[in-house]
Amino acid sequence: MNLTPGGAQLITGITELVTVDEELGTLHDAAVVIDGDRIVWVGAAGGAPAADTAVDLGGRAVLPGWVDSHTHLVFDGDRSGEFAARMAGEPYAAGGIGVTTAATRAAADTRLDALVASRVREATAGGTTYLETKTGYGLTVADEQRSARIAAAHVEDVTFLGAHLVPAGLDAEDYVEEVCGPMLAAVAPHARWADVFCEEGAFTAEQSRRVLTACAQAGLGLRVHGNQLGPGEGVALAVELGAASVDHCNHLTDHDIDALASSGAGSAGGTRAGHETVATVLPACDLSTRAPLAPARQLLDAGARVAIASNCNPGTSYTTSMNFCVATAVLQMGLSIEEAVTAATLGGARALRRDQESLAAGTRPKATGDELPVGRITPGHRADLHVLDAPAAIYLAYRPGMPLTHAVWRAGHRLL
Ligand SMILES: N=CN[C@@H](CCC(=O)O)C(=O)O
Ligand SMILES: [Zn+2]
Repeated sequence: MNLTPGGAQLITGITELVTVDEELGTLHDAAVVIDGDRIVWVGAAGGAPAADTAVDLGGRAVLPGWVDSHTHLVFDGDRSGEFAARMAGEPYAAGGIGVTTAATRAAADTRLDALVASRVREATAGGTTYLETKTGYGLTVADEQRSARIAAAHVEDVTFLGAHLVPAGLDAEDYVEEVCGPMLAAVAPHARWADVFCEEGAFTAEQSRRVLTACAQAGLGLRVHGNQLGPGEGVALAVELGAASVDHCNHLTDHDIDALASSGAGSAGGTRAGHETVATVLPACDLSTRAPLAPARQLLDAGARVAIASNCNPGTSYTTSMNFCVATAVLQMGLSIEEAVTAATLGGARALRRDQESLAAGTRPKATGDELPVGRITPGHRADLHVLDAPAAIYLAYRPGMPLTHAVWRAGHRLL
């Protein structure tokens, strides 16, 4: 094997290596070799090639870094009072978005930038190596553009969520026109994705369709907040428009589940992989809003692709902890640890079309052609590793709430 002189790292002392690669599976007493920013070798420790530097992890589990495909990190303000009221029995309502919007508009650029940076650091410290984040707390042309610009300085995938809430005092139809026109034009250069909150109290299916169609025409990939607060048309719309993901999915009919399970079928090339609409479940949000848990077990059993994400935001899910989300998926949603880890790594990568299959299928919006795939530990993938202070991944659920992230590599650099 030809390794770059000075650039290769050999990592040993791995009791369990969860590759999330169908062929490699989970290995024991394993090693990984990184060259520069990518993984170049994975296998039994005894057969590992020599490298310039060696790290012995001393008997720990290694997983792909978490791919958190749904966050709202660009915000200021506090909604702990709203949370406390909810714990006392108040239902969640979309109107709280307006409270965060007022605080976010009032924040200086430098403050907002520092807040996003600190949330990204917090996520990294919890094993997250790839993040999506959204606008949606600006809701004017200038404030949405500012949010997208700040987000783009910190994460690789930025989503335009101008259609998060109709700002108080504005007519919904006029606002949708603004989102589809000047707001989209101002934000699109900074964003890869567009999203819409398709829900009673936010945007109707017809308004959502208009927004998503305009955004697709501007070259953005599509995502939908759907079926969070009640049954609705979000899932059907997402599948119909070929969205990469529909997120929340708390209230699904059998028809919604079937639509997700067969989404992407019939794509050119005859493979669904990289064309599906992923069902992204948000376990921390479900707990924090006392919502019925999204039916992740049923979705997987039906053949749908599932992602797990944090949905970090001040209203419904104020955590960046993917460890917590994965533990909850195992403890409460009935997923095995392998299923939960896959959903929080490869599932997230597929939901952002940054996995190997989507890159090969050409379905990633605004792809540059030089992006390495993420979500698995296998040669050719970006060297994004999450080392647990535990011998096996099951400890994430077995020891819930414990600080189990021991080390993190992103693109070959050890960050922790
Ligand atoms: N549901 C819509 N948007 C966010 C919550 C926004 C808020 O309440 O601030 C979510 O994904 O849960
Ligand atoms: Zn969200």
